[in-house]
Amino acid sequence: MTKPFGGLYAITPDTADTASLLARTRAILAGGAAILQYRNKSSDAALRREQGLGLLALCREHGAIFLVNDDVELARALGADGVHVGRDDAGIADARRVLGANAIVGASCYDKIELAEAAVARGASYVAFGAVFASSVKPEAVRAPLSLFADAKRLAVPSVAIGGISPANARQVVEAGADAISLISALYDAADPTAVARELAALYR
Ligand SMILES: Cc1ncc(COP(=O)(O)OP(=O)(O)O)c(N)n1
Ligand SMILES: Cc1nc(C(=O)O)sc1CCOP(=O)(O)O
Ligand SMILES: [Mg+2]
Repeated sequence: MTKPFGGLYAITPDTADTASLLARTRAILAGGAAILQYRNKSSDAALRREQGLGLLALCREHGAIFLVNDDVELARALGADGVHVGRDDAGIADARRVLGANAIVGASCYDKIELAEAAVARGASYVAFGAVFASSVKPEAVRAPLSLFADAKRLAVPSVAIGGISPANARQVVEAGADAISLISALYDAADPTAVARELAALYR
């Protein structure tokens, strides 16, 4: 990993409204998000490429890490910093083969430290646990205990928390030991995304 990895990690909502997506992302990056993941499960390839290019440019402007969810080939085509993969996606080693040794390859580990150990052995750059709280984006997600973040301190890579995180509960996730907190709704649905991002990013300062 070239840059230190951690802090506020924003994930985009699934939307076809590119102008609004870019405006809200700009506001979140201005508030101090260190990492952005482009996650869009429903748009066609052309729109995903257009949105990805816009988001990549914003990340470069703000010095943020830019990752793509699921789609290794899009990450490669855009020149993203890396990809995030889960159990239904490309394998970690395959993603790294396509994106190169320096790419960031994040892995979903749900509620299992054993999955994280296996992901690290396969070359993951970070491991994500969730859902730490109930998530309206993924209501069916398994719940992950906050004790995982203390367990994950023995791993050689940073840990990321996901699922239902908001300004009301983020401090306990950070205090549990998560190296990054990742959020969709609490950032993208906020009336003032910059203010919310600033408050959350400050938990890591
Ligand atoms: C940081 C982070 N953690 C977990 C996920 C979930 O990945 P996955 O299980 O592959 O589910 P989808 O996001 O693809 O629906 C994530 N995207 N980011
Ligand atoms: C994409 C995703 N993955 C999860 C997991 O637990 O693996 S929870 C989730 C949604 C996160 O959105 P919000 O911050 O709005 O809850
Ligand atoms: Mg996935």
